[in-house]
Amino acid sequence: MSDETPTIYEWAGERAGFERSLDAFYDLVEDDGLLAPVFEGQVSEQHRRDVVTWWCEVMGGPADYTEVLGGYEHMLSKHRGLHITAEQRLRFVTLLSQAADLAGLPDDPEFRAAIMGYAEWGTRLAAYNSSDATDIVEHAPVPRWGWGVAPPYQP
Ligand code: HEM
Repeated sequence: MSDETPTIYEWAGERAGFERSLDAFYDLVEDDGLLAPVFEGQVSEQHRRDVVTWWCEVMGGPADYTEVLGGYEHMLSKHRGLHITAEQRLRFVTLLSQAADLAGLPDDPEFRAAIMGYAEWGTRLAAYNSSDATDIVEHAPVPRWGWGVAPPYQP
């Protein structure tokens, strides 16, 4: 991959892109019978903002979640004990994909594969971390995701 390859964060339209998409996502969550109860019916502005900050860092943007919001350990503490079911996890991923469309994020296959690959990975970890497993990883850096095998097609 050349040095000119943009980060996923840049390709998404930076913070504004993730804000639009995650706002659309949490609006869908609030109307979803399976997921709304996990968030006690409402997703606060602060939660939306903080999760945007997480996604921006993961996708190659500023490391503000690590530096200001408590990093991996804080995220982990929020999922602990939620007992996320397989059905809830799948719905969460589906709504993330739907929200990316609603928000008009770039729809090239490479970008969508990158963010949905992370969604699949992240939700599986979140579900595991929400269980009663005794080998949950307590400390880790906030992940940094990449394009994998398919960086943007730039002829
Ligand atoms: C890619 C997958 C996921 C990511 C990146 C993610 C990210 C986060 C982050 C960063 C926080 C903490 C926000 C803060 O700083 O306060 C959080 C909290 C939370 N997450 Fe997730 N999460 C994921 C999957 C899930 C799933 C699958 C569920 C449930 C179905 C879930 C439910 C929650 C809830 C209920 C909270 C606490 C909300 C609150 O404090 O108001 N998350 N998530």
